[in-house]
Amino acid sequence: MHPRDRARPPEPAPGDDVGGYILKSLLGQGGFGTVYLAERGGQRYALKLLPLAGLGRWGERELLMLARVKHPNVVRLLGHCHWPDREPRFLVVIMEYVEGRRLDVWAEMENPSAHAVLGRVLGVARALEALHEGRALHRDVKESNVIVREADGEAVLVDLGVGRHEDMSEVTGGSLPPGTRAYLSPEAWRFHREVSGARYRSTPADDIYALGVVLYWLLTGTKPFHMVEGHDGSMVRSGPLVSVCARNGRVPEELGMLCMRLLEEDPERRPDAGVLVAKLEALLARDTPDWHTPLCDFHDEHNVTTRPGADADEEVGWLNQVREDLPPRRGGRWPRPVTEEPEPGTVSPAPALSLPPASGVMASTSVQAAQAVVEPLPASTVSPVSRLHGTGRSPWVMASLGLLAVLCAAVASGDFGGRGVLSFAREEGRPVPDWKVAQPESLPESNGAAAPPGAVSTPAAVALPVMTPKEPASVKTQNPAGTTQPSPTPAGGRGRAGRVLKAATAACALLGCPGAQVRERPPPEPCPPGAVETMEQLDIDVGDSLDWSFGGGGNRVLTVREGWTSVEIIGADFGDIPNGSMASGRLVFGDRVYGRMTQVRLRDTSRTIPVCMELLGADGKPGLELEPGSTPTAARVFSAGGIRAVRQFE
Ligand SMILES: Nc1ncnc2c1ncn2[C@@H]1O[C@H](COP(=O)(O)OP(=O)(O)OP(=O)(O)O)[C@@H](O)[C@H]1O
Repeated sequence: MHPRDRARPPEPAPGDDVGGYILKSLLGQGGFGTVYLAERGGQRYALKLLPLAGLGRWGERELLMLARVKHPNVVRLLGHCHWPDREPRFLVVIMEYVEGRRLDVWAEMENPSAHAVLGRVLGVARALEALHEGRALHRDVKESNVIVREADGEAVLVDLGVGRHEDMSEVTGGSLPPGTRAYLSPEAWRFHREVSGARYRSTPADDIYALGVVLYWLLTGTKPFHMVEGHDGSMVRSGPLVSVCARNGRVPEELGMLCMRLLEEDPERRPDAGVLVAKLEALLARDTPDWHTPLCDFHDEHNVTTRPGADADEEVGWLNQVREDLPPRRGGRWPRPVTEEPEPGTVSPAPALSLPPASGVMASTSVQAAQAVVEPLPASTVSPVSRLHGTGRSPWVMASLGLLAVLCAAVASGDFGGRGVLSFAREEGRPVPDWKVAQPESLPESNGAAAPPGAVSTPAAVALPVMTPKEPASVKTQNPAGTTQPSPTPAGGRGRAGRVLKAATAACALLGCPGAQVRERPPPEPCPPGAVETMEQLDIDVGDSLDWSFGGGGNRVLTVREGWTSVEIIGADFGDIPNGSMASGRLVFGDRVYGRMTQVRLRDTSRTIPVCMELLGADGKPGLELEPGSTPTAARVFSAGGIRAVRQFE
């Protein structure tokens, strides 16, 4: 069984102690594992937790791959361990934390120029050059596996989980290599169609082709092809390859042509990574204005164009018509200052699609059209800086969040959390400045597996925002087997945790936190049957994300109610789901407003398919942040954010 298809054990939560590292927040979730930001001794790390059940040799391969390569454009491995100590359920891969944004998020937010794109792609090409020189392949090059480091803008390649070194035996069955369909080379697809009973052997040209797909998307906002089912049931390309410059006239011709070379049908005609690096370096010297112009138009109030309409189908048709001729658009949709004054009492329903709920899914839910009162964000609460950076808030909200963050940090790092029971991080100092792959070496060993017998980690998983002074606090403790259970001691009672909690609650009251914030996070729910498989067929992996909008344009805070709603998928195609398709599902109130989208109506065919996608707030976390003025029955939320494919609603 492929690790992506395994049932997952319960995962630890932020605040938990995983081998001496205190989990701080979720960084990403993929088909293989979950990546957390963690802290230890004041340093930050990225911990990837891979469930051991069914992992087979995949985990070992990821460690071996990471251990072999030392390069500033490849994430560094620092160590590994099994966790919990007793009855381990996870392989924990400890990596340097690359602070930054995924390449797709970076491109969507920055609306980069050709020159800026070149710089990022050069980093990935250098990483591939190092891997290929070391006789290794990445095999899953895609935007979400590249992080643009905030500190220096360098692109860093992550996730070597399905990589392969020449010396390693193949662990996948089937005639398709692992990786993501939209990035697979034509020769891999050909092999899949024409050869049965044999395994495809990837080559460096496959990685180069995948980088070509990434570059094509960076330059044009679309993928070169979609794979669709052909007459004979095999997967074929959706149409001919349109040249980069025909798709986007702003791309300098030399760069467009280079991109087309990476996508050559014949692998022999693609440059190898070394040649590619040299070509990209040469192009960096180009300094004419066309290299420094943003590649796409910026979003503005007039090009996110949902209008309320009584007839849903009419609206979808109208949207499609409007969108057909639009050039690709990028740049944050929410940083622009609002200029219009709100019309007092303006009432406008949220996008008026009233699709029925997926049959058999969440049947117990009361289905109620989410009404939305559209209110432009008061100018004072809008910063011209993107909200995704977390800065588009009023000083009051920032102050309250800041104070809460400090208090959370105080709780999470208190004496009762984070005992360093294991010490296995192999500190390696700064990245080696050359781009060579290190000699193969043995797996980095846990050098401190000397946990005191019976050591118990005592995480401080205190969910501050969901507490009221009267509520029993949900402090979790962990037994030696690592399972979490409610503490018999209310957190609001004795000790430092209780004092900090009370202080936080008081601060919350003082700062006027919205009432709805005292609600709990809703319980997990399964995906609709067949949703994950359907998404995979549409080239959407668990963890992939894009943008959504309630529509209406400009900066908006909407007042929404619990129940059924629809949002528009915007910015680009989501796998094979066309840009502008409508996702529908339920809004569930909790400490945030959780959007659990269970179906999508495809823009091009109007077919409705099951999906499992959660709405992310402007901070990239699940659920929409509550804006001031929210009440338990009517939440005020921002009108756009991210939408992410999930395996279940956590
Ligand atoms: N070292 C790191 N520093 C910061 N963020 C990271 C790091 N490693 C991974 N991430 C984030 O976590 C996400 C998931 O990581 P990764 O791709 O390794 O998991 P995965 O389970 O193998 O995913 P997939 O199924 O997509 O291959 C990445 O897209 C990235 O955003």
